Amino acid sequence: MDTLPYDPAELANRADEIVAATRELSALGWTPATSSNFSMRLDARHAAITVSGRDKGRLMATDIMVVDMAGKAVATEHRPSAETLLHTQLYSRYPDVGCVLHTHSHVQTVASRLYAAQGHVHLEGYELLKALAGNQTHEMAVDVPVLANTQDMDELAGWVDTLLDRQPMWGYLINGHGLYAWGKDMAEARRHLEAFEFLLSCELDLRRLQA
Ligand SMILES: CSCCC(=O)C(=O)COP(=O)(O)O
Ligand SMILES: [Zn+2]
Repeated sequence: MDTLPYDPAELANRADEIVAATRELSALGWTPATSSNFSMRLDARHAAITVSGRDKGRLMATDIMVVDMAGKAVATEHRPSAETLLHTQLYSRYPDVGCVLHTHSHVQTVASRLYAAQGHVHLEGYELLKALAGNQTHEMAVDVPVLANTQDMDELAGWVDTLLDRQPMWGYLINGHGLYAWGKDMAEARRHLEAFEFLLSCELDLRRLQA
């Protein structure tokens, strides 16, 4: 049998991490109806990612597969997440990115619709902005981009690349769809995802209270 082009022990470890995190995020109601996808870097050329269409609340290690940085399945017949390119573009572009998380929470989806016309959600003055890697103070602002939704992943990845060229980013929203967040490892990506969820929820509450 041919040897695998990635380390299977690394895959087993990353798959366990993805499964544990996915189940927790699913329990929060952030992955309805099989939505959402999750990945971790294995090495410079490979990432572990969720198989397309799996129930994220019942995810098992066998629901994690390997793709190369072009998003193609490696040594498996499984079909990778429909949004694989949005993960691999971050691994290709940033060698220090080790984890990409995508969820469809109610808050993320409502915020994406409400702020789509504006093109971003402006977050300013929150202590929790310090949860975003590199930020030392609440006295700053982050504009979370809201991209149009499309089933054309090449097009969507192109828009993301354009934004990444322009500004520091820890995540982005897709209109009527959900949130992408990333980090150097699972802990950092989770921290970013949870910070955005909390801050978006605050912004939605403020909109309601000020109406
Ligand atoms: C039913 S969810 C629609 C697809 C999607 O947005 C998603 O996050 C899950 O797609 P995948 O192919 O990764 O299961
Ligand atoms: Zn999605």
